[in-house]
Amino acid sequence: MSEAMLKARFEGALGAFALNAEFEFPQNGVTGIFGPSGCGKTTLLRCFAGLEHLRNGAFSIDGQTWQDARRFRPAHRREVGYVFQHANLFQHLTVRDNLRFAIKRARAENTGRFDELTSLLGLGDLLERMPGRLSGGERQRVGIARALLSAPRLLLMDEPMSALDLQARQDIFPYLENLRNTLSIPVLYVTHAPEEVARFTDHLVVMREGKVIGAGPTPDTLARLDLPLAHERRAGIAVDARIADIDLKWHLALAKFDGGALWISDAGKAVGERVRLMIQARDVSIALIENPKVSIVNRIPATIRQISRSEDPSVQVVTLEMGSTVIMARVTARSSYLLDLKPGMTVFAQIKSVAMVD
Ligand SMILES: Nc1ncnc2c1ncn2[C@@H]1O[C@H](COP(=O)(O)OP(=O)(O)OP(=O)(O)O)[C@@H](O)[C@H]1O
Repeated sequence: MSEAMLKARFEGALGAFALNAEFEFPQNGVTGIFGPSGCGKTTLLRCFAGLEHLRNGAFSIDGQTWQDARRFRPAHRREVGYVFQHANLFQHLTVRDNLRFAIKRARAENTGRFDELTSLLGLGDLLERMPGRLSGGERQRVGIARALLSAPRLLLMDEPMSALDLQARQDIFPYLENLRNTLSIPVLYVTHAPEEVARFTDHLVVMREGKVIGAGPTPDTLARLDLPLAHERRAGIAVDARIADIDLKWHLALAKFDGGALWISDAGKAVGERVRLMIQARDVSIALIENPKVSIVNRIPATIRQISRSEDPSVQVVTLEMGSTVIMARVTARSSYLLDLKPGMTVFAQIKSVAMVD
C-alpha cells in the first residue's frame, strides 16, 4: 500500500442529522467505512460524490479540489464510480452494451481496460446476456465493472454485498480481492459486516452517530478494544503470511507471518506464495503453558497487550501480540480471573481454526 494519504472533512447538518467526519485514507487501497445502521455511512459517500453539500467540507484528489470553503464541484463534474446494493443495469441492453455505455461516459479513453476488467471480474461468458438473466452476484460484478469503466478517480461502494445470499457473497469475494490487488485508485467501501472489513479493507474508518470515532490501518483498528468492532461475536483479524513449508503426509501448509507461523490446510499454494489468513477471536484460547496434549496444532507464544470487558459480562476480549502481529481471543471472564491474565504476560495462543481468505 502506498503511504500517500488523502484528507477529507465533512461537517454540518442534514435536517436533524449531524455529520462530523474528518479522517485520512490511503490514495491506494480499500478503506472500509464501518458503523451501525443510521450512523451516516451513506451520507458520507454522498458528500464525496457531491450529492450532498455540507457547508463545512474539504476534499481534494489528484490535485483537483472537489470542495473547500469557497468551491463546490457539482456531482456531474466529479469522476466517481458508485456501486450500490443493487446494480441498476439497463434492462433492455446486454451486459456488453451496459458496459459500453459506461465507457462512452468516461473522462478518458478507457476501451483498453474493457478486456482487463471483464476478465478480472469473470464476465467473459456473460457479455451477451440480458441483465434479467443474471444472478444477484453476477449483476453486482457487472455493476462494479461498469463503475470502473467510467475511469473514476475515486470508487465508492455502498454495501455491495448486502443484498446477496451467503453463497453469492462467498463467490464474489475472490473477484473483489483480485480487484483490490490491481486497482490504483482509492476505494471507500461501506459495510457493517466485520468479516468484510477484515478480509477486504486495508484501512478502516469507524463511525457512530454521525461521528468518526476511530480510523487507521485495518488490523490496528480492529484490535482497538475501545472501538466496538473488537467486541462483536464475529470479530477477527486478517494476517498476511507466506507459505514456508508443506507437510504432504498430513496435507498441511506452514504459513509464516511476522511473529510466528501457523499450520493451515494445504490448499495447493506453493512455498513462497502470499496468503491472507483470517483468525476469529472466538477460535483463539489462551494457555499459560505450552500443552502438547491438546488437539490444537497451532500454539504460539504471545504477549497479552490488553484485556477488556465485553458487552456480554461473561466474556472478555484479549489482544495478543506476536511480533508486529496482533490477534484477539474471546475468553470467559471466569477463565481470565482464574488464570489471572494481565497485560504484559507471556502466554500461548491456541488457535483452533484459521481460514485462508486470499
Ligand atoms: N438529506 C437528508 N435530510 C435529512 N436527514 C437525512 C438526509 N440524508 C440522510 N439523513 C439522515 O441521516 C441519518 C444517516 O443516514 P445514512 O443513510 O447515511 O446512514 P447509514 O449509516 O448509511 O445507514 P444504513 O447502514 O442503514 O444504510 C439517518 O437518520 C437519515 O435519516
